[in-house]
Amino acid sequence: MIEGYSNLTKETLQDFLNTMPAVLYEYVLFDNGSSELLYMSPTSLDILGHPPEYFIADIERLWAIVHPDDIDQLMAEDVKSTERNDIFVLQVRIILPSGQQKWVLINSKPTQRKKNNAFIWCGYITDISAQKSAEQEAALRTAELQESEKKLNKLNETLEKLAVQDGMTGIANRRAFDTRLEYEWNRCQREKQPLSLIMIDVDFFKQYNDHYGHLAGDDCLKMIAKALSSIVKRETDFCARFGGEEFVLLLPNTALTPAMQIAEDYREKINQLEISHESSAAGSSISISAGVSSTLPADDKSALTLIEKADQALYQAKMNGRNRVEKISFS
Ligand SMILES: Nc1nc2c(ncn2[C@@H]2O[C@H](COP(=O)(O)OP(=O)(O)OP(=O)(O)O)[C@@H](O)[C@H]2O)c(=O)[nH]1
Repeated sequence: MIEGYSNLTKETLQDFLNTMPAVLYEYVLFDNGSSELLYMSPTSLDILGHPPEYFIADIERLWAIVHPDDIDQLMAEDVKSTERNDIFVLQVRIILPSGQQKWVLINSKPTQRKKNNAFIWCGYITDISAQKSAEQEAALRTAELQESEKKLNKLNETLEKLAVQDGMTGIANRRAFDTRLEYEWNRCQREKQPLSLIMIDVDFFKQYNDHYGHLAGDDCLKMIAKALSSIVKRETDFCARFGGEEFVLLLPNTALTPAMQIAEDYREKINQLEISHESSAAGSSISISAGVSSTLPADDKSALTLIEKADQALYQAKMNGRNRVEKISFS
């Protein structure tokens, strides 16, 4: 029976040391820097690949089996815990006689016992390879997940953009315009500000397609969209393709007179592009007609009326000879 431990016999203790999944050891580190392994349990053969006598004969052999990439960290931790005279814990890789690598956890602590005036340390080493490969597997899965999440976010971004962008011209589409119109209508109503809308239509565009071909027609619409969106002045002004050869411009905080001036600027700008249109009855190059409507948004009016009125003004511009701007204000 071992003194102080009821029912613990030497045999029981020996069985523990022979069978437990850990290498138990004690060692002493002398003031002159030399060290000595005093004991190591027989399980070292299974876990470290060498019998205890191999390491007891020369403690340096213990450091020699540590993976070269982990040795510096082991030495640094050893110095730290010796200086603090406190627990040493570290995970390192060791190299087995077969050349295989294994992750182990080293854990040791100073005891109150001494040899030649130096404290004896005791500790244990356990095999943590299974835990490590599970951790590495989990880290790999996490990295893969993060990568797919990144790709998904990018795809969503593209989809979101496509949902509000006109595929051919690259400017905002009708859907984005409808959303913006509702937003600005409500905002201008709250702030008691006028809201104006310019409806733009390319003149004799059917003839352009018939004369130059549908692909040239597409290119022409792209040039017009680029020109219109490039002269949008205020951040809150919003230019979109309304559909077909029609474009729309929303001008919050803008009354009818300045909106008319802006529409004139747009008409001028398109004239200046000088896109040849030989079969146009409105001139020798591409022109636009524009209808402007403006109102002070209120509960008893609707944003749709703003579109309808701009459309009516546009019709007037067409009737009055095209390449011109007409207006309708409604209260
Ligand atoms: N190339 C091309 N043509 C388009 C596109 N969308 C609409 N169009 C054409 O635009 C033409 C519009 O014709 P109309 O509505 O008769 O008007 P218009 O010929 O411009 O005559 P006015 O508006 O009266 O000056 C049609 O021939 C449509 O096919 C497009 O994305 N690309």
